[in-house]
Amino acid sequence: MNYVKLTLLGCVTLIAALGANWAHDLSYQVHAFLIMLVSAYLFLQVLRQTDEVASPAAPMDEYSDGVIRAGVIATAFWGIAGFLVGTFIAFQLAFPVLNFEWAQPFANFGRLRPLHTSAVIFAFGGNALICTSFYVVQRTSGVRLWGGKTAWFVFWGYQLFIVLAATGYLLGSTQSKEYAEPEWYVDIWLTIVWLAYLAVFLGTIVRRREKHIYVANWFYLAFIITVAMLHVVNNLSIPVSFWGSKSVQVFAGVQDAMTQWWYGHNAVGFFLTAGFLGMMYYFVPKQAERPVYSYKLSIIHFWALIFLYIWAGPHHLHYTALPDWAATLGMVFSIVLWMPSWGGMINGLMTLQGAWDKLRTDPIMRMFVLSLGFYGMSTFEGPMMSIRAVNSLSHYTDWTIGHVHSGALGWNGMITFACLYFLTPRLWGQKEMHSMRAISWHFWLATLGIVLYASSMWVSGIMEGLMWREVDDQGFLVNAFADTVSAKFPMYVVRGLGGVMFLSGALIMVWNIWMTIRAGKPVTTATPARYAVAAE
Ligand code: HEM
Ligand code: HEM
Ligand SMILES: [Cu+2]
Repeated sequence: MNYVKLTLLGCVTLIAALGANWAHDLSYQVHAFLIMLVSAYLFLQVLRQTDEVASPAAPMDEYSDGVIRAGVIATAFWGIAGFLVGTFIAFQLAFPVLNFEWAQPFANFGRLRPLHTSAVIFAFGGNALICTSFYVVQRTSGVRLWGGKTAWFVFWGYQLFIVLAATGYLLGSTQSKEYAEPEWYVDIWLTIVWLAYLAVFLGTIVRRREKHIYVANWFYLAFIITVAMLHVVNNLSIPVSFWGSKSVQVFAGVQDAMTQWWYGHNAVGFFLTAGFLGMMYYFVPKQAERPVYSYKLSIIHFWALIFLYIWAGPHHLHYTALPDWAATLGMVFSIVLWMPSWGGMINGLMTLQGAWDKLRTDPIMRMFVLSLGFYGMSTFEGPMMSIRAVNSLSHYTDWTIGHVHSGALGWNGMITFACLYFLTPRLWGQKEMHSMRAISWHFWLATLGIVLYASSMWVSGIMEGLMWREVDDQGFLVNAFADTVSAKFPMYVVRGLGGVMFLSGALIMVWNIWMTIRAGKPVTTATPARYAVAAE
């Protein structure tokens, strides 16, 4: 086995070295160099171990939590990075001088924006999903993760993907598809990592000791499988050269646009929604110490959500070259989607039945509830914005940005913070987080930050939408585009301040996590199998 690894790593190192030498563009060159270093390092590691006796395999009756601990730290780390860039680009929009002359072209808004979106969605959200799914699937299946070290491969492979994507944007390589900006070789690497992720998750479910597959796992599984499909289809492209990053899309024109928004919308539906609902179904009942409100509802809204989301993508392409019937189809499915979305919210909220008093005493519970509230709000707003007439006002404006962030900060951000607060003490053997008061501070700072963000963007979005369509009694447009830009200035400053508050809350969380980890130490937890053996 070691020889196979050595041959493989040796080849990769060699090809990467050639790539660094013959590269057609800067981004490819830097990446080839990076890959060369990583594979050369791994080559040496494997070489050093060839003589050693294989270290004893980890006991089968213990959960594999090391990789989850790493995931908790990675989530917090990338969260800060992503919020920081978000806050910075928010101020760039308010004060264009922040596009520093000396930092061109690397740190202009156009390159930092995809850095922000990928950092928050894929690095922060993705690490949160991977580590919570590994935690949940083990606990609800009563077995250790399948595949030995494969879970670590998924973790490190995913971090490498993030670094390649992020540095690629700064160096100017992009295939110009929103949320799918990385170029072909980065896409191929992510496909490999993602299939390994699927194997670990599915392998664990197959090996489970529980008869039932708990509903959280269905949501996680739907997320993993669908994202694999979306990623592969939307990234079908042909590299211009093996030694360069540029590639050409297989689809063209409106077909390409439709493929992109089929992907983009379902990235929201499956990455930012289905996966996060998986979190909700495990952690909310745990924190509330109550069973899920309705198992039947969870089944119905699961299948409805899966079936409906996949058709709603065309609502991103109203009033384009896309045929009207397709946009209408997307609009209708979006409106129907409101129901299963609220089914999920109701199931989460009603789980608190009989435990509502916890809202007073438990700041983590408060975070869960607030995140469900924002989930409900953005899934009401989304269907509304997908109505053609509403979209003719909202499209291209900051209203969309407000919608995005009430979902992203409110729903994804808040539920992730709550999960990190749930996991940290349990994984490092502490009774609770270092400071409960700090969690409360985080809660209020983040909430106020979101409120400032969302409300300023609603005002600015609707204002600019109305200004664009304002005509005088002769039928001439009243406002120049530049008028709307200057009118938005105060709202941009408010949004930036909202970002500062959200970021400050997250920094308090990092301090709190750090203190908790320092006071504790990594613990191993036995699976039910050990108790079963002991009982015999
Ligand atoms: C400190 C917190 C944050 C701030 C200040 C912030 C700020 C921004 C800004 C200024 C933009 C560009 C808007 C424009 O082009 O007009 C943006 C875009 C975006 N952000 Fe954030 N962001 C934050 C957190 C997040 C989080 C946590 C997520 C996701 C989990 C997120 C997801 C997005 C997405 C998807 C876009 C692109 C929206 C679109 O194209 O319609 N952001 N953000
Ligand atoms: C039933 C649920 C939802 C529906 C029907 C919906 C619908 C929409 C619509 C109509 C747009 C505007 C398209 C445009 O004018 O360009 C939009 C944009 C967006 N929504 Fe939602 N939304 C839903 C839920 C959510 C949630 C929960 C999130 C985040 C967690 C989210 C994230 C986004 C993002 C990131 C965009 C911006 C896409 C871009 O870059 O242009 N949506 N959504
Ligand atoms: Cu959509």
